Amino acid sequence: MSPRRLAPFLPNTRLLLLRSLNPSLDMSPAAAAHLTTVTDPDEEICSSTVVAAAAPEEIAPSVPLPPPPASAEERVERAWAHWRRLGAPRLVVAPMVDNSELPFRMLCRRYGADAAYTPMLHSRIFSENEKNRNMEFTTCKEDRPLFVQFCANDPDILLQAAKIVEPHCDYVDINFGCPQRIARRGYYGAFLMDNLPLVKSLVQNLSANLHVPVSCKIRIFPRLEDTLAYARMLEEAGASLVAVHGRTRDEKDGKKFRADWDAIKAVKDALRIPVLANGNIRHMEDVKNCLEHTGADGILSAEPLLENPALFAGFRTKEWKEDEDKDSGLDQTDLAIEYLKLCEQYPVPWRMIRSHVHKMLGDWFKVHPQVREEFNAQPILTFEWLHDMVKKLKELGGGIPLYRDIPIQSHSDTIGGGLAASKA
Ligand SMILES: Cc1cc2nc3c(=O)[nH]c(=O)nc-3n(C[C@H](O)[C@H](O)[C@H](O)COP(=O)(O)O)c2cc1C
Repeated sequence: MSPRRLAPFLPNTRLLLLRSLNPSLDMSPAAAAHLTTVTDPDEEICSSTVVAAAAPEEIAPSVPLPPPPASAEERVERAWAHWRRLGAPRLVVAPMVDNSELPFRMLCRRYGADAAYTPMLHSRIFSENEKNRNMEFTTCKEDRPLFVQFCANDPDILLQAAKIVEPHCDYVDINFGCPQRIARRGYYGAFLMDNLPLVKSLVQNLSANLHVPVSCKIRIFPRLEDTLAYARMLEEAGASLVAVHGRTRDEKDGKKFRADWDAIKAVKDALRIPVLANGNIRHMEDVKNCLEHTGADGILSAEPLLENPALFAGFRTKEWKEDEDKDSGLDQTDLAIEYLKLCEQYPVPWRMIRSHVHKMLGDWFKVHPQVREEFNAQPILTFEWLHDMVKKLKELGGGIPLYRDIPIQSHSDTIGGGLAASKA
C-alpha cells in the first residue's frame, strides 16, 4: 500500500487501515492523518509495514512553555534533573547519517545502549517537506531516551523543525561537528565554528521555545582556550548537554587522528551541565578509561558500533585467536539476523540495510569474497534473500566471533550502572 493510495481516506478510516498493517500502532486519528506507509517504489523501501509517526505539527503539545529559569543555577539544576530523569544515560549511540536509524538504534539498545541519537536531519528540508519527514524520522515508544539531531543555520527554521519532533524525543540536538564538504557548501555543522554569534542565536532561540532541552554536538578548536570559550558560550546560551568529539574540524580521519581526551576533560571541568565524550571508544575498556580520564558523564560511540552493535554489552571484536575460550557464542551473523528482523518490524530504506550488512559482516566477507560479490550484484534485495545469505556465511564459517571480556564487563557494571550487563 502506498502513501498515494492512503491519501484520500478520512482520518478514522486511515487509522483502521494503518492498524490492519501494524496492530500495535498507538495514535490518534488526527495523528494517523499524517502517517504514511513506507512502501513507496520511488524510494526503494524495504517493506510495507507502517512504522511511526511523521510527527505532525498538530500533535505537538499545546501546553505552555515552562517559565524561563530565573538564574544560571536554576538552568544547570534543570539540566541535571532532566538527565537524571532519563536514568543518567552513559552509553550512547552517536548520530550517524544513514546508520543510526530506528532498527539499528533498537539493536544497540538491546545490547546495552542507554540512549541514542537519530541521524542528522536537515532542518529546512525536514520542516518544508512531509515526505522527507516520513522517510527520515521514524521512531517508536521503546526508542527512548532519544536525541533528535538537526543541522541548521537559521534559528527560526530550526525551531520549526524541532517543534515537529519535540513530542517524540528527550533532547533536540544541534550538529556543530560535521566537517564534510557538504556541510561547508550548506553552511552548517563544524563550519559554524567561524560564526559563533549565529551558533549562539541557534541555541538561544531553541532553548527558549522548546519543551525539551537542547543539546549540542561539537568538535574542538585547535587552541584549548577557544574550545573552552565556545563550550561556555553554549552553556550560557541555554544548552542542557554538550557532546564533545575530541577532534578538530580538520582532523576528519578518525583512524589517523586520535581524539584528544585532555581537551574533553577541560571542557567537562569548565562546564556545569552534563558533558559526553566522543572518540577512541572501541570497547568497554575504552569506555572505562575515557570516563576516568575525562570525568565525562557518558560517552558516544559511532563507527565501532557499526561493526559490533553489541559493544555496550561488553562484547569485543578481534584478538580472539589469542584465546579461543573467549568465543562468546555471539557473532556478527547473529547480530545481522537480529538487525534484519528489526528492519522487518521497523522498515527503512534498503540503502541503510545494505550499509549495515556490509559493515557488520565485513570480516566475514573478507574470508568469503564470493558471497560479498553475490550481495553486491543483487539489484533488488529481499529479506528472504538476505537471511539465506547470512545463514550461508554462518555455515561457511571463518568469520571472527565476538568475545565477551568478563573482567571489563564487571567494570561496566559500575560505569554503566549495570545496564550493559543486564540488558544483554
Ligand atoms: C557513518 C557515519 C555517519 C555519521 N553521521 C553523523 C551525523 O549525522 N551527525 C554527527 O554529528 N556526526 C556524525 N558522524 C560522526 C560520529 O557521530 C562521531 O562523532 C565520529 O564518528 C567519531 O566517533 P567514533 O570514533 O566513535 O566513530 C558520523 C560518523 C559515521 C561513521
